[in-house]
Amino acid sequence: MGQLLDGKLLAQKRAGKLKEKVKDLKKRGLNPLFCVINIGDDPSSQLYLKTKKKRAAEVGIEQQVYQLAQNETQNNLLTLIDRLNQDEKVCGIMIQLPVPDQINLNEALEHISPSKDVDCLTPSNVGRLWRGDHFVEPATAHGILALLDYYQIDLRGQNVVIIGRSSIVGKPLAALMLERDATVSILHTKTKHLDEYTRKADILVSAAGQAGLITADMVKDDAVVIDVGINRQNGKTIGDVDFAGVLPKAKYITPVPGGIGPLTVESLMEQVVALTRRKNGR
Ligand SMILES: Nc1nc(=O)c2c([nH]1)NC[C@@H]1CN(c3ccc(C(=O)N[C@@H](CCC(=O)O)C(=O)O)cc3)C=[N+]21
Repeated sequence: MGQLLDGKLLAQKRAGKLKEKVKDLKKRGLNPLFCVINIGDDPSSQLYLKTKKKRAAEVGIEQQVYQLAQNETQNNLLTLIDRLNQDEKVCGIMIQLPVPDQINLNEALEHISPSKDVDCLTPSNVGRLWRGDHFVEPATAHGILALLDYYQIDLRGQNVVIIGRSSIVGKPLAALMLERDATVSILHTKTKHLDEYTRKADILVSAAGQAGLITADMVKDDAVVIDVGINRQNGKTIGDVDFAGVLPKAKYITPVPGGIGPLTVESLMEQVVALTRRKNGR
């Protein structure tokens, strides 16, 4: 029977420590100010923004949301980014994803100052990540590694299979896990016979965003199963993994909700604090 990897609990513990760090920073007159740019009216984005604001406040971080219209121009977005880059008080900048079609996301991301890039999505920070010196770490990947470390799950030599090649989850997670000496495969929508890979996985990470994708027959006995999927079904949030089916087979498994989600938000706050310290040479 699988043991739960309790992301929510770890997020709370880490938040407690982070709160102390923020207190320390504030004593020295350093105030971590986190700016989120949200473009348009995606309903799940609104929800995430609320969650983030609450978590930020709990650890003493101020989060400002810059709400732009659904039909906002690229130019106005770039102007806003420039302004936040230049503002001494701003420690971290993040563009909430997804963005509307008229927005050129890569161009916008390239505009963010790497020293304020909370999500680790600017080209230089992505390059640093793959080179192994981390200015900042992408929140979800950072959270997953923190969870594996907490439960003393070693990555060295392990077969890791990641489903999903997004720039916010799959790719950066592969970089961080490679560095921990895992053997990493990235699977995606065009992969033939997913199960031929997943059945060999010591650690299986699903970030596909497809409910019910991972069934028990695809999972090796005693595998570690990390569910990064967030899918809405009948008003409930569920992951990519058929939890009830996979639980008896896995050694460890993350629930949804209460797994990687809360850790992602907490890690994001850790990145804001890291950028605030570095900005001030500490
Ligand atoms: N630039 C950018 N960076 C991101 O990291 C980013 C983003 N854009 N856009 C959207 C996704 C999604 N995401 C989540 C954060 C927290 C929960 C979370 O807290 N989930 C809770 C609650 C779930 C529920 O009950 O609905 C849980 O899993 O327990 C989920 C998903 C960050 N994202």
